[in-house]
Amino acid sequence: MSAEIGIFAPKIYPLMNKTQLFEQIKNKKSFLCVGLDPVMELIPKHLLKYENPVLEFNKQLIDATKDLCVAYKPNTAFYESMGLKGWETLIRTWEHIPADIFTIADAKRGDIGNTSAMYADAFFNKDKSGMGFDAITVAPYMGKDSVSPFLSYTDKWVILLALTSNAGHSDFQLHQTLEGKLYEEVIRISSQWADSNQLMYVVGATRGTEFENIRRLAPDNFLLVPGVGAQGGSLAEVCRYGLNSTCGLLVNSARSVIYAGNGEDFAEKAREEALRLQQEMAQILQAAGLV
Ligand SMILES: O=C(O)c1cc(=O)[nH]c(=O)n1[C@@H]1O[C@H](COP(=O)(O)O)[C@@H](O)[C@H]1O
Repeated sequence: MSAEIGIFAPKIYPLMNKTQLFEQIKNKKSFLCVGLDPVMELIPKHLLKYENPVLEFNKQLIDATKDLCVAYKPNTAFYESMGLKGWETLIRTWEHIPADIFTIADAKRGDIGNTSAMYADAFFNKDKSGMGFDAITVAPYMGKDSVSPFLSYTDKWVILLALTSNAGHSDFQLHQTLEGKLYEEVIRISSQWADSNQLMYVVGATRGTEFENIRRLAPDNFLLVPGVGAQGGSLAEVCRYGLNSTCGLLVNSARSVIYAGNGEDFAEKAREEALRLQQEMAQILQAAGLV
């Protein structure tokens, strides 16, 4: 750890491979990923007395939900928008997440090789940057050499955008190529770069009907599924085709959990919403014979 980041407590991080992730899912009967996307204007007013209100918000959310979820996903935009303080908040938030919980830097990076290598260091190399996330979201558009530097961290995960939850997904991702839709090509080609022990795909919960097709192309990969909650995706629909023998799903919800309340009891309200999701997940896992 460098002198500049020496103020942050050292953290011993175990590897989080596929087996360990599935163990966590079975132990907690949950495949919930809580999205930590804080906006200063939306956090409860009583937190404004703290030196770093956003960090306090995140810490209380983590403390209130950590037994109910298996992953946290801070979207880096929410931190980068706060400048220097935001970057520090991201590092301190990552530090506060218990070591046995999977951490995803939702940064959606990807560039020419030597630049991607710097992005990989920024989110994976805690001795250099202060952050040692387990996974990062990556855009596939620039191809293999833009993704390889992330994969060269062989104990970390790349989560490649495949079929996103937003309306604009149809602008490019559904385009017909000679081999099929563009997102199908992304999965088919990228699955030659790494296997399901290092590669996950983002598939929006709002794309429920496509999960059968996606599982044909990526039977063994974990899928990061955002869009349950504020974006209206259905957990039941996602699970109908999305579940595989190691669960294979990390379902993310941010706003519906972190803003479930906005008073002094915001963390309890967040816990109630996380618990509701976890209980639904437990039933789904039981029905599938996975727990
Ligand atoms: O990569 C992502 O996580 C992502 C991909 C996608 O297709 N759709 C999507 O909403 N996301 C992210 O997932 C989170 C969704 O947040 P909520 O809609 O508040 O639950 C945000 O951080 C989004 O940036």
